[in-house]
Amino acid sequence: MTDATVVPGLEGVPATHSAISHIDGTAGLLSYRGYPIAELVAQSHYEEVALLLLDGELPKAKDLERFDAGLRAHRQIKYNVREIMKFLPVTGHPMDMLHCAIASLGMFYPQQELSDAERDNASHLDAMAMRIIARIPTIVAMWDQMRFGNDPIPPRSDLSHAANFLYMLHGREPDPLHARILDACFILHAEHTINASTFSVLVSTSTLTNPYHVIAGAVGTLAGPLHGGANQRVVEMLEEIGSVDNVVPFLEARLAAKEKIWGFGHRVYKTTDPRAAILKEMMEDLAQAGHLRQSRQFAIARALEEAAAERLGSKGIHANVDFYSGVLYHEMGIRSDLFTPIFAMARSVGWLAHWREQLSNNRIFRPTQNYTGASTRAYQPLSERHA
Ligand SMILES: CC(=O)SCCNC(=O)CCNC(=O)[C@H](O)C(C)(C)COP(=O)(O)OP(=O)(O)OC[C@H]1O[C@@H](n2cnc3c(N)ncnc32)[C@H](O)[C@@H]1OP(=O)(O)O
Ligand SMILES: O=C([O-])CC(=O)C(=O)O
Repeated sequence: MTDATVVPGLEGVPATHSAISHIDGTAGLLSYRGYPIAELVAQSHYEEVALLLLDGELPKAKDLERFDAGLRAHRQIKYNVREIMKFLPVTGHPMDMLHCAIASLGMFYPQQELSDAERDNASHLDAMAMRIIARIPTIVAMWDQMRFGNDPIPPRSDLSHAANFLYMLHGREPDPLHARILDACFILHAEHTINASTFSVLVSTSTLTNPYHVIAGAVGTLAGPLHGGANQRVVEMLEEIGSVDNVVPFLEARLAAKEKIWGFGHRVYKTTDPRAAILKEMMEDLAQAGHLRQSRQFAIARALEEAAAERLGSKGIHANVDFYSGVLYHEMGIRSDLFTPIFAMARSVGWLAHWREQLSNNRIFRPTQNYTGASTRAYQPLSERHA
């Protein structure tokens, strides 16, 4: 039998039909449910975008109000989850903690198998999704307090999703500008077609496992440095570069050693990722308004993007979403190992939209392989295996 062609990394292979988001990788365009990302960042807010992604349409006022009230009401997490988190090593990466804590939610908020009727019930699925989206920021902020020996700061229900996260993280009323910027970042990270972590969502959902397993698996996938984990490495790389003067020597040395530049390159975009362009513009605006503390890091990032354009642009390698997000979070005084958990917080919406879409037309994922191992052979007892 002739082998079927294997496409490494499934590049260009459609894995599903989806109506959630669309990328034009040549023109550098991204839209959610038909709405260009820039318009959503300029005119909407994360809670509304979440419902748009989950349900397919911009919500009516009463539906948005109900969803937002639900998010606010479900921010608290059970004491038992906190007890489990106490046993985790404080030196562990917050993405490992998040993976573990989300998986544990399935034990404390048991979600038995969904009946056929529940799988078809949009408001039931929205309510399940809303509870997960509401709790992830609490887990991340709680951990950031606990690992430094502090008591977690309980969530507030009078603040938006973004503002409440900053409040739980820093323990003070959030700067409205920071809350607005974080909200924009949440929108920009909310969804991105069939990326690696979302593909993991499709696969795990297709077995009809519970949504906590689905989201924990996606968190684990996002953590990798080739995916969401790149945003932390970008800032570490900028620190290693240290000055604008060192940008070109660093870049040349790195490329000569065949090492990747974090925050560059993309499977789908062959031009600048539109999200990176929006993040950069936000940084420029902040700099002009005198709001940047660490403009040095931003200056290095800009210089690196320029130098990389000369060396890598002709290969279709440009800045991706992870390139400027970390610089922005750093400006808000957020620790670098929380950058990827923040990505996960925002992306939980996209993951859950795909969870719903997969459930609505499910068939278990079960691809095939081209076998390259030994032909069938007889077992050899240990006593007969000589060196
Ligand atoms: C949210 C996100 O997930 S966005 C992506 C975040 N990840 C990163 O920033 C990590 C750095 N980037 C990368 O590793 C890749 O560009 C990926 C993983 C994003 C895409 O991977 P792929 O589509 O499989 O591209 P692949 O890794 O095969 O690269 C193709 C070519 O471009 C080069 N290339 C790709 N990205 C980079 C980079 N960041 N720096 C230098 N060279 C690069 C590769 O070395 C390869 O060159 P070659 O053809 O001469 O061997
Ligand atoms: O689409 C991808 O492969 C990765 C990405 O940018 C994302 O998940 O936001």
